[in-house]
Amino acid sequence: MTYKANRDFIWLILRPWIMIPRLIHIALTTIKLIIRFLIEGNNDDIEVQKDLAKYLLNTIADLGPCFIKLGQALSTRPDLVKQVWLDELTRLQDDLPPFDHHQALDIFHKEIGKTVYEIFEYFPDKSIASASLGQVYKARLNKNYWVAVKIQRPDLIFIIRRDLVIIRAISILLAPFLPLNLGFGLDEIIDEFGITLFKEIDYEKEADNAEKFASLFRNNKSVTVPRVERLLSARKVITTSWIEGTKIKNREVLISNGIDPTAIIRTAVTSGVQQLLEYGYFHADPHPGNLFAIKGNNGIYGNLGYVDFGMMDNLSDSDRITLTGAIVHLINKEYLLLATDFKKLGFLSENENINTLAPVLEEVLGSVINKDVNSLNLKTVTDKFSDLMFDYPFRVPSRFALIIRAVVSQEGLAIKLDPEFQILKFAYPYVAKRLLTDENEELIEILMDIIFDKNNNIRIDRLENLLGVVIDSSSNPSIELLPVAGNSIRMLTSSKGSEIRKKLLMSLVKDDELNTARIKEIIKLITRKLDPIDISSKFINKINPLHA
Ligand SMILES: Nc1ncnc2c1ncn2[C@@H]1O[C@H](COP(=O)(O)OP(=O)(O)OP(=O)(O)O)[C@@H](O)[C@H]1O
Repeated sequence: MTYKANRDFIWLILRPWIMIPRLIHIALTTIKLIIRFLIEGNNDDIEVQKDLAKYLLNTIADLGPCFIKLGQALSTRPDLVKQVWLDELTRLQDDLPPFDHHQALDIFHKEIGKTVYEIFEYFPDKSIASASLGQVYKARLNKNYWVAVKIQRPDLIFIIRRDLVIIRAISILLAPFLPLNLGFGLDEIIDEFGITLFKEIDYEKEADNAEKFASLFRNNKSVTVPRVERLLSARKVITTSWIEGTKIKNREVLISNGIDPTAIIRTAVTSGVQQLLEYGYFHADPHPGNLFAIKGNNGIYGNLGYVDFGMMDNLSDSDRITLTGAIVHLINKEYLLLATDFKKLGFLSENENINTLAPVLEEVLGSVINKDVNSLNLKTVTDKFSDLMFDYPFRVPSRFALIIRAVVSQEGLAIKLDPEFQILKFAYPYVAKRLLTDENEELIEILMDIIFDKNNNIRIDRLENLLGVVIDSSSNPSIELLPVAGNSIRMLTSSKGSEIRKKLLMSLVKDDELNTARIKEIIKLITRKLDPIDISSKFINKINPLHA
């Protein structure tokens, strides 16, 4: 079963006995909620606010999965929602009322063909977590092997189909009165949401996603992905290995469990950037209920476990490369190139003149991008963009809806765990490292655009900036930079690096003679940034500790 807006609309219109009572229920519930918020929303009494938050949670939970999903998105935004409301909304992630246990056992039996008692050594009589679409049991398959068995809530297809039609119709009617300028219709967002939700309730797809995600991170010890038990999984049941860890819901809980919130955020952001810019395949629902801090082999927390692979999305190779370039162009204040990136990504229509838009970008973004990359804040950049969209022909292509959801969720989480944390501070060194080392031709093109000017002269300041962010982001530059340097040399000497070698040579030759001044500048830069003597002695110590 897939989502089809028009077909589902006709399906519901032909069933007024389903549509009318539901419509009335949603309308009355929403009106009651709005009235209560108008009366009590600004009341300073903490008890009143707590009651209001509980009421909000119960209302959303009562409205069902479609509304819970929308509420979950809000639950990750401490910058948009009052803390006291947020505390309750967080419960939408995995602490909703469960459905009947016996019904869950029946669904398991029907889907898997055997009862839980025939399969598991131990199966509890209560679920451990109940989320929007399913409830999860912690069961023991054998000896020490614990698994998470997720059983889908009953009648989900019917409920989601009915509510999506109603939400879509209401949004189309209300859209003209809302102060939104997204560059696309609310109906498009809801269609995108509907397509994803229908994919999410197919647990066989979720099992495929989990395995694909696991294979991408197989060599990365800081990311854990549960193993899928295929024989115990079907369309409405999915069984995976149990992840033992601490949910990264709030700072205090992490600290009281001996976990450094910043270390966890660092792993989360690095893996998020990797998913987006390297693999082009990403977890679109990284809310804290789906993320665990896990103790690594060295006993130190900093490792991250992901669960819930229902909402995943792809990013095409070309979007991935363009986004990578856009980050560098933004930071290097290359507004013409940035406008070109926006055009390529579809944020600007083909007929827009980038020459007129580049100065606009400069005016709006210039003020947030000061010399220091570390002080860049993604939220300020996105806020500035929202302003831009009102006055200029920017639009967000719907294929970016899930990326935005993922980034927004991730940023919300980062702000919550460490208010000082800046996502770009971690994302940019990753981008810089890839540019300096990757053999991908398009990335090499981007690198050349950055470090050579129109006359093919090397731009030492830009190169220094790239090297600088990589070095500053390394906890132990002398050791961590060795592989980066090795990969850079490999890239430069590879067949794909021929163009960059040519440009480098041309830039070092002036009037048929070696440009000694430039060579000196490069040598100075290398010694200034890399301290080759220190690096080589550390390298020798590393490979031969006795030498130390
Ligand atoms: N492998 C696992 N190990 C430990 N806990 C798990 C595992 N899988 C799921 N859980 C717990 O069960 C909760 C609900 O699972 P999951 O997020 O997959 O359900 P969902 O209905 O798809 O939820 P959502 O509303 O986030 O889409 C998780 O938040 C987590 O607490």
